[in-house]
Amino acid sequence: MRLLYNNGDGNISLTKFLENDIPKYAILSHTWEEEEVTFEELQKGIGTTKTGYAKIRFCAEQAKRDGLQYFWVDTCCIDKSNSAELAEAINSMFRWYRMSTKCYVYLSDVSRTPVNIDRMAWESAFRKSRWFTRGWTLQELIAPTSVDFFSKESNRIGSKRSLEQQIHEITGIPKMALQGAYLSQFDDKERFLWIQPRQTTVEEDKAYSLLGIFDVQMPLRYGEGMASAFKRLEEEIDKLNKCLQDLRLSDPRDDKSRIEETKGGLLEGSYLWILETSDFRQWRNNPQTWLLWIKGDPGKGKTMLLCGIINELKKSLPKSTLLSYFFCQATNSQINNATAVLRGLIYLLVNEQPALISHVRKRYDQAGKALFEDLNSWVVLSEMFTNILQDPNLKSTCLVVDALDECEVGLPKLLDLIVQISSKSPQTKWIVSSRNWPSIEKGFNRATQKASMCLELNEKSVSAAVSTYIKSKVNWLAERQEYDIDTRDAVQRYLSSNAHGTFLWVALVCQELTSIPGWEVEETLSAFPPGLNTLYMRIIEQISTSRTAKRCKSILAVVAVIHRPITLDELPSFVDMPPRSSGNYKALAEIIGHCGSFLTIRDRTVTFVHQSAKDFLTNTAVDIVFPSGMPDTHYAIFSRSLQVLPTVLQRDVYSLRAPGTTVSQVEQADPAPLAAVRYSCLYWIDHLLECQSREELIGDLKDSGIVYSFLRQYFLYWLEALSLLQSISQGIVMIQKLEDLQFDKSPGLSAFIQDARRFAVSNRSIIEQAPLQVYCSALVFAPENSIVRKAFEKCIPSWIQTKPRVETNWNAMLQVLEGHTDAVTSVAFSPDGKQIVSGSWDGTVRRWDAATGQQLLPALEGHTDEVNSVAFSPDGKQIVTLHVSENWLVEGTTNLLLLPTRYRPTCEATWGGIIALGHSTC
Ligand SMILES: Nc1ncnc2c1ncn2[C@@H]1O[C@H](COP(=O)(O)OP(=O)(O)OP(=O)(O)O)[C@@H](O)[C@H]1O
Repeated sequence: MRLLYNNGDGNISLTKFLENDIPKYAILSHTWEEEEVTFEELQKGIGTTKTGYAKIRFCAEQAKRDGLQYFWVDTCCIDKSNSAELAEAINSMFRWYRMSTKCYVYLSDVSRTPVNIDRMAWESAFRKSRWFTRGWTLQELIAPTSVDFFSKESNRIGSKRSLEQQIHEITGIPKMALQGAYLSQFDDKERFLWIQPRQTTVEEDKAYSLLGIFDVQMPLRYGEGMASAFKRLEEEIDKLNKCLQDLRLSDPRDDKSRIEETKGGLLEGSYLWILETSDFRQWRNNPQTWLLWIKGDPGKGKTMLLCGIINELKKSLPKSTLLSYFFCQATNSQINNATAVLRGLIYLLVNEQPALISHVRKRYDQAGKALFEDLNSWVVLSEMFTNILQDPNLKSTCLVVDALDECEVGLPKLLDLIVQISSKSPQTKWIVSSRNWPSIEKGFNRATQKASMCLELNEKSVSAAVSTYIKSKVNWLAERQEYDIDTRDAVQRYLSSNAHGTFLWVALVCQELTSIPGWEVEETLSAFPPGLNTLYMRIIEQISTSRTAKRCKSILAVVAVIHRPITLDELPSFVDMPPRSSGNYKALAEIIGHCGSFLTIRDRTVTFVHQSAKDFLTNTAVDIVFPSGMPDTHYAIFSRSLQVLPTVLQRDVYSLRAPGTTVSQVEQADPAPLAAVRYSCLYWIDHLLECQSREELIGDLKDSGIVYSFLRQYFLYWLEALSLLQSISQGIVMIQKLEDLQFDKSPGLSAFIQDARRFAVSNRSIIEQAPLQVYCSALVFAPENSIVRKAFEKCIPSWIQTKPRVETNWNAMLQVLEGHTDAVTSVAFSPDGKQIVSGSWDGTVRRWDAATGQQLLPALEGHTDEVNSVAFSPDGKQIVTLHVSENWLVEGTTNLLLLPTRYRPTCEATWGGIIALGHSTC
């Protein structure tokens, strides 16, 4: 941007175009009159007699009074003859107003002189001012933090703050927006309403003036008309929203509410003690202290403490400070990994300051949602995250991450990133919490200037908070269970003397007490021993002697070994439930209620009440919950899966009828036809692999066993279901895992699995898009001798009367990898055989998962012309690409290595832009 300054000889001059290091400046907001001074005039030093020059002089003088050397006026700071500069300026204008130190609104139709100094005299003119009717002045009102209004005599009328009520009444803009709240809090419809009564001289400007309000960018096309400009604006807003939707795994704000709710609600004020501690104050007040690490044993209340701290920070941090947070939960595979942490943190940051989305959009616009999910998502997300935190426009930022110990995948990487970023982004502060884990301690060891707070060392404060918690819980219990005063006092005394500063212990005992009648409570209290593990032991012992012991223990065993939280629809597949409970969510919830306080249900999904409960069951109580060993439970899940799947899987299970129906067109019913078998579809092979020590499995894997029988009858229906569940690639990986088992004594099963893998891999792309194509193109084009084809020949639709001539057997080609848009010139396997890299004349280098054929995004771009050769480095960590005319040296070798299978893999480049992935038998 160019700025104006007083050049000392009484004249006003322009600075050169400033890219960075923009000094503090004031900015003018006004309505255009006939005689405005232009950029050329100011450059030539003419135009000083024009009426518009008075406004520039006013701005210069007012800026000087406010101690500002520089200022900006839209009439003369943009070279409008340069269309690129004009477009850039319009796209940046909101930001320029936002970055200004002061904004002066010059109202040429409002008079305020010493004579009409009283409010009544000027207020009516103020309310009617033309300034409130113009389009561009909307962002000039909203974007700057400090806005002062001046009359035509240059007398100050008031500020955006002091005139807030009047401005709100005149414009209908909510006060929060006037106070600088992030605009993303206001929905699109509401923001469009703000511009509706306003006018612009050029019709398209009505849409263009909203670019900053919606934080989007687009090229300007004057002459396109207002309707087209608004249409393009809406498209840009949709793209932004889509990107946010894809980035969002779960909204950390909703996670926070859910966690507070499932943990029984945050006790008001129970966390205030921490704000007064020296560690917290040091973190808060010392700019050097970038990290506060809160650590403590299980159940000490760290998560709830962080919920409280977040609430406090929301209230007390300046509005301009960004606050983003994330809660890791080991029991939920969606939010138990490092990538999810970054997605959540970025999502909230972008929600607060949408302009930051540019760091995401750079890659997202090419790659789409897969960017956040494929093998490289960590690399991509950590780069985006680093760029966001280093953005020069990022205001001070506060990031909070709870339960690092529950980040089960990628914790070391996450710790490294946090420590690295601290040195690059000094305006970012972190609060993290975790258990007292040496590995986390070690991760943070390298970081200097951190504060750490151990809850065990703050015993007095924690115990005081636990006492308040006990009081509130006992009052709640006394009311609910109708305790008399003596009982209430006895409970209060018992909890106070045995809690030892552990919230969770109190919460669990109170939960257990809800099922004991008031008159029995006093004599039962001593049955709840102090200490979490001892209490858990007492609960499991109680379950073991209850009427429903068998069922409860199998529920606990299943929930402890499954790969993701299980739903109420899925659970009855694995545990014998009373006959009439199926589909009766209330009954199922009651049954789960018998499992003591170990489990909780939310949104029809069963999870552990706390990670420590799962740890207890799988370690201390392993012999009670898994009397025949964990493989037994895995075996039960595997074998029951194969019993229940045939009861649901069938051809066209969603009654789609039209074979071309794509997955995105499928409407989800509630409950969905596959609801009960979703888990089984996706994990039956994993559980099979986890119970290989079981003898029964030997029989199951014979040609006469259940696995072969299931595949022969249901393989295609299973593929259809996997497609409906958008998990074909996961299915292929499962089949490959099965194939890796040795089936020397089951030639039929072995051959079927090999054929099934060929069938699935060859048709992955089409089945992934349209589930019913599994019976059409996939089957019809399978080779004559394909075992799958023969087994399911009857499924080929009868309307396909003339079938194509197909090969007799599967040929050497495994799969066609489609994606390049021009000839593929070079391909190579990675040294471990897991990836394929390809270079093409389309100028891109792409990578593929060798097992499934799925493209690994994003494509590597950077070459401006065709790529002639590609190779992995011998360690597989780098890819070398060659463009012949640039004469680069290729180091290392192109590696066509053996995969650890029976085949020698080959992949062949083709002129048609596709890659043929195949094998030749050794
Ligand atoms: N401030 C609080 N207000 C209300 N309930 C609380 C509070 N602190 C703790 N609790 C209760 O104690 C239980 C354990 O607390 P929390 O989950 O915060 O512990 P934690 O230290 O994070 O445990 P872990 O390290 O094992 O995850 C919660 O489920 C809740 O019932």
